[in-house]
Amino acid sequence: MRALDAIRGGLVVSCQANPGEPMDHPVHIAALARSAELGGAVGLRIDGGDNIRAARAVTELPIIGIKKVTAEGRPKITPSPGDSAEIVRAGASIVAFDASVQYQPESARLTDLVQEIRALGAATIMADISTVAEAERAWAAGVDVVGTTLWGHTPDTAAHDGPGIDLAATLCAAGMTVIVEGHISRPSQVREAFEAGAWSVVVGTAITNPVALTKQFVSACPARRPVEGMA
Ligand SMILES: CC(=O)N[C@H](C=O)[C@@H](O)[C@H](O)[C@H](O)COP(=O)(O)O
Repeated sequence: MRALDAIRGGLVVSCQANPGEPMDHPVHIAALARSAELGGAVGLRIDGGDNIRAARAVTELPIIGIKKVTAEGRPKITPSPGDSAEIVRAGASIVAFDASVQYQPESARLTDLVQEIRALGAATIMADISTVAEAERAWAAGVDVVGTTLWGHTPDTAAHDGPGIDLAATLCAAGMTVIVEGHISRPSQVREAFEAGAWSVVVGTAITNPVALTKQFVSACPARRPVEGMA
């Protein structure tokens, strides 16, 4: 079955760890992947060849593969054909890359990149976008699916919080295949995303980041140890 067909209507769990956090090891990423599968996820989103390979060894679920490359501010997602080659070799079913104007300012280069990823044998290509214009550009370049992954993360959208459900609704109405990804913290938002026309929904932090989850509960306690990133 096509990877996109396999994830239609279901939950994809992003199994990633911030660099240096205790979960940042292929063994733990594989355990998160398998846990997501046991919980009913229809797909996974995983960063880096070693992590993808480790997950592929324990599950046959489709994997949206990315390779994050450190950059100033936020990381670049799969910026080069070499990065795509690594994750295809590791067993990714879908290659996702950053199609923001921030990191892909030239439309011609974006189109070339899509063709280069396709030439590697990647059957399915996902463009991570933050705006309607970026989605239209990526769709015209020939991607199979666009994801709202970068909504709230790019300079153009930094003022926005929460999932990009209105953005997704606009893209779906324009006839694109859309994955809603990013800032989803409640099952009701997953439902809203599907009501907006989403093909599938990706949830990461709210399921697979124990540090972030602990902080949420700790923030409700009267006694707190000082922890980085918490007021
Ligand atoms: C912007 C960026 O680099 N997003 C990354 C993409 O793979 C991940 O860090 C996110 O965890 C993922 O998109 C899921 O989002 P959330 O963790 O909010 O559910």
